Amino acid sequence: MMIYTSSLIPSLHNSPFVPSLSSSYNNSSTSQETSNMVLAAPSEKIQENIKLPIIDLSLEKSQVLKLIVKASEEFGFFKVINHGVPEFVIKRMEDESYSFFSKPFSQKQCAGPANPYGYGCKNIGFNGDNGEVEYLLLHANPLSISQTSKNISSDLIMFRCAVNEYVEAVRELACEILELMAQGLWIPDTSIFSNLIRDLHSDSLLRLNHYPSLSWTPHLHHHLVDHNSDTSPNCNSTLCKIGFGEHTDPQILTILRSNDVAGLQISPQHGLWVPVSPHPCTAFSVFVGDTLQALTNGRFKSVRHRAMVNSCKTRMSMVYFGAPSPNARICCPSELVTTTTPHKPYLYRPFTWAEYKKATYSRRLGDARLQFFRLKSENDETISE
Ligand SMILES: C=C1C[C@]23C[C@@]1(O)CC[C@H]2[C@@]12CC[C@H](O)[C@@](C)(C(=O)O1)[C@H]2[C@@H]3C(=O)O
Ligand SMILES: O=C(O)CCC(=O)C(=O)O
Ligand SMILES: [Fe+2]
Repeated sequence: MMIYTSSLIPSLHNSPFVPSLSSSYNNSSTSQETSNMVLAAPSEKIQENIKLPIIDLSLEKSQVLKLIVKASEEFGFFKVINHGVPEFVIKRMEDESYSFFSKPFSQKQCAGPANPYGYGCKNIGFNGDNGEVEYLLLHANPLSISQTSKNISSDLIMFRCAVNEYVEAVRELACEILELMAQGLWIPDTSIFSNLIRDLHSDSLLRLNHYPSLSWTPHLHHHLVDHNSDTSPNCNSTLCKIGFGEHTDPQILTILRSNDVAGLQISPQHGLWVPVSPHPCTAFSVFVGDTLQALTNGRFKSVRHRAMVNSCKTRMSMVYFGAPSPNARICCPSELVTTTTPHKPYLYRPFTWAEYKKATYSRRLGDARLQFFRLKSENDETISE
């Protein structure tokens, strides 16, 4: 169980979140109260009863392949259990992450602004997106980790080791999943996707997101003292404020681990949101990214998702984004293209990751950017992702 030490509490007085979170929030907030908040649209449908796939990686391989392909086609999302990432590696990274976010705001700012790497608070990207989140965005390459971490932790070596060890373990998991995906799609070169993120020059990232609860008030320290407690006295958990707005991840594969606080939602269909339960808390969430959608010629769906702020508990997520090297050419293998019936022509033009990343950063968080790389077929008038 993750226990916050009391040293955390005074530092949150300096948190930029405190003024806006100190008043209790509900759906009928006045326009003044909501003026600088990002809220979920009231017209949205939240579908609680859809069971999202949880795949046990220790099952028989042929079964795992089928389950992964089905989940990636249907949702672009699944959870994995028995994934082989040691709990102590996760715990060490989590501890480093909590200890960073518990610092005074002025100290955290020394690791910012996120440009795009470093500490960011509320601002996401460069095009006016924001949310109730603070974060650390790190390049997953060990050399760049050692440069950024100078301003992150007083114990540089500890922080660096925790990040390197965590990144290595989740990269291995991502590669294993990508190899299973290639096998499940009957692609003879089963390393075709995983080699892209194993590349020494891979542009993979690690993002640590921290979403403070809405119920924090100076006299209610116990909400923060025990992160994993199931019940917070005098607080009915609600999720109505947006922490990280809806988007798809541009990379190949995302591997997310969070504490046991709800907030993540996926959207398998426009206007419909499915909450991702934070249980089992030992699971990793896996997201198909835009680049994998292109690499599979549209068979796997890049999943729209967002993170809501929990009114009672503080949420923390650690997100690895597996990406190719900047000059890698993204083009789906010929096995996924057919010119005979059933006709499956190339859906996307080849592009480099550098080109796609540039397009990503020139757009807003929620933009459907992959559509600009789509090839137009003769009988395809409207383009939709
Ligand atoms: C608004 C933006 C932030 C983002 C780059 C972008 O221009 C559009 C995509 C955003 C996103 C979403 C997934 C990842 O968290 C991220 C690191 C990424 O690669 O694309 C972020 C970018 C960011 O926060 O820098
Ligand atoms: O924190 C979360 O649960 C989601 C974060 C996310 O989608 C991202 O960092 O890209
Ligand atoms: Fe994301």
